[in-house]
Amino acid sequence: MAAVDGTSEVLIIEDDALLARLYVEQLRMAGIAATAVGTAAAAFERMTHTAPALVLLDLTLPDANGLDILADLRHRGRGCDVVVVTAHGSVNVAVEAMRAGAHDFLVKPFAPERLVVTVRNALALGTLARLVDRIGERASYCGMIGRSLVMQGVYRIIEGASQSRASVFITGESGTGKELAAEALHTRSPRAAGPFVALNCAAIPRDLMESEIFGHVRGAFTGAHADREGAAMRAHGGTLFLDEVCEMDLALQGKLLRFLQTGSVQKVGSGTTERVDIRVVSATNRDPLTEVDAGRFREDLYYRLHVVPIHLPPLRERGDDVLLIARHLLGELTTLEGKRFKGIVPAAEAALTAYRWPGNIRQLYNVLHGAIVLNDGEMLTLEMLPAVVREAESQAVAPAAASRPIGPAAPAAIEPPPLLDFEPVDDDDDEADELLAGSGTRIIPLWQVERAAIERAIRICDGNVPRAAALLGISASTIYRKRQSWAVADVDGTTVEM
Ligand SMILES: Nc1ncnc2c1ncn2[C@@H]1O[C@H](COP(=O)(O)OP(=O)(O)OP(=O)(O)O)[C@@H](O)[C@H]1O
Repeated sequence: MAAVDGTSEVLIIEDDALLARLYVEQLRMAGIAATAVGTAAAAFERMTHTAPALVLLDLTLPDANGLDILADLRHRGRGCDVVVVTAHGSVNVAVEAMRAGAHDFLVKPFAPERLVVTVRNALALGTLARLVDRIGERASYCGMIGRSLVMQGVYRIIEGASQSRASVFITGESGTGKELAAEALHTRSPRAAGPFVALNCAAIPRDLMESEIFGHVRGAFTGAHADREGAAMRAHGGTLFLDEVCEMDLALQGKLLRFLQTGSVQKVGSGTTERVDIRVVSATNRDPLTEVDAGRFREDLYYRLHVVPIHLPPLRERGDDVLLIARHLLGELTTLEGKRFKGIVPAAEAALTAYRWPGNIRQLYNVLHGAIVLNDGEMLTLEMLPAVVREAESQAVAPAAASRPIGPAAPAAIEPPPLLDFEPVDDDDDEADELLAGSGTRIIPLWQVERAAIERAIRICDGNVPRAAALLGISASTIYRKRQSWAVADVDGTTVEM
């Protein structure tokens, strides 16, 4: 047999010539290459030369039964996905086709948008599945735990991008592992022996930022007692990771852009430039294009940094990865704390799976850390988890009972102090407590409640912002950023953007 070339084409097998033409047109208008044949024989003939990326298969053809063709496609292992098309009223056949390996089905008549969305989804999933096939399924990669399909895609992109010098832009909610991904890009790259320098653009005061990145010469500003190298210089031969890059001051964004264009660093207060060889990886937990649209992030810089995009999905979209990560962290934290935990009981696993983890893996780490510190035993039980996580389990298992008090079955004696709830520690807390509890019918703006919660956590942690952030399940940089906007609001009396 002649070699079969793979294409990105959709092959439509439809005996109604008018419909076939219509599908081809609708897909082409959406930018998807498609071609149509009217019989199974013609389809197989075509497939001896070219393997389509996807087959759109009408289940009622003149020369063969659609289900037989499906079996034949799978039997011959042509590696393409199949979306079946059935007549109205024969959904059971579609279900049978899905069982036989079809990827999806469409019931006639369907709107053009439905056709395009179904085909696009099937193509995207097929691409991911092929990537997974190529790299083999991994349960972890460079310290990132996760076996889900979405994470296999992330590993694949990191693996590919690590070999190049192209700028990588990582997006994802706080705590999804953006820094870990940046480190993976570095350790898998030919620059691995060089330095990895991380700079959190939100955690450094704006007026010090330029010197942090580019360095300064002695006397450049008050307090500049000696020459100092900036992060760009320290990352020479390695990788510079700019975390929370969207927080960077607009004026400094211009300087960063010039640096990226020229590869030359100019220290604050210096008249000379020095060349450096670095690879830049940036990250943000904001939507960068919204920041561009709002005029807070330079479009030219965005395109300069956004050569290879990587999106880290939130933990709640990674399926069973939450348990893989939880079991891994349980082992790590058990050793760290000198405890005896060996596993997690099914009810606790159900809660960990059902909870939405707004603070993602960082929050999961903190929840488990708290549970391990505060409890003893060999198994982590539901009662050891904070109320907010237990509640998710009860809602998932028995939605009708969701409003009943949480955890009544847990004997009071073994109820641990919930990790996320603290007792007030001093009188300064009165105001915060009142705000957090609400008083009477007064409705308190959400930002004030949030501010009270954050300030209270910082007080309880004796001013230790990173610790307060960890316990709140957010990043320290988020706290610094919010504090900055409160300070502005305090001065000019405005309200705060959430
Ligand atoms: N897939 C993973 N497996 C195991 N641990 C992970 C994974 N992803 C992240 N972590 C851990 O979760 C914590 C948060 O990760 P990281 O700091 O990389 O997140 P981030 O997205 O950069 O957060 P932020 O936006 O707040 O800066 C770290 O302790 C990291 O080691």
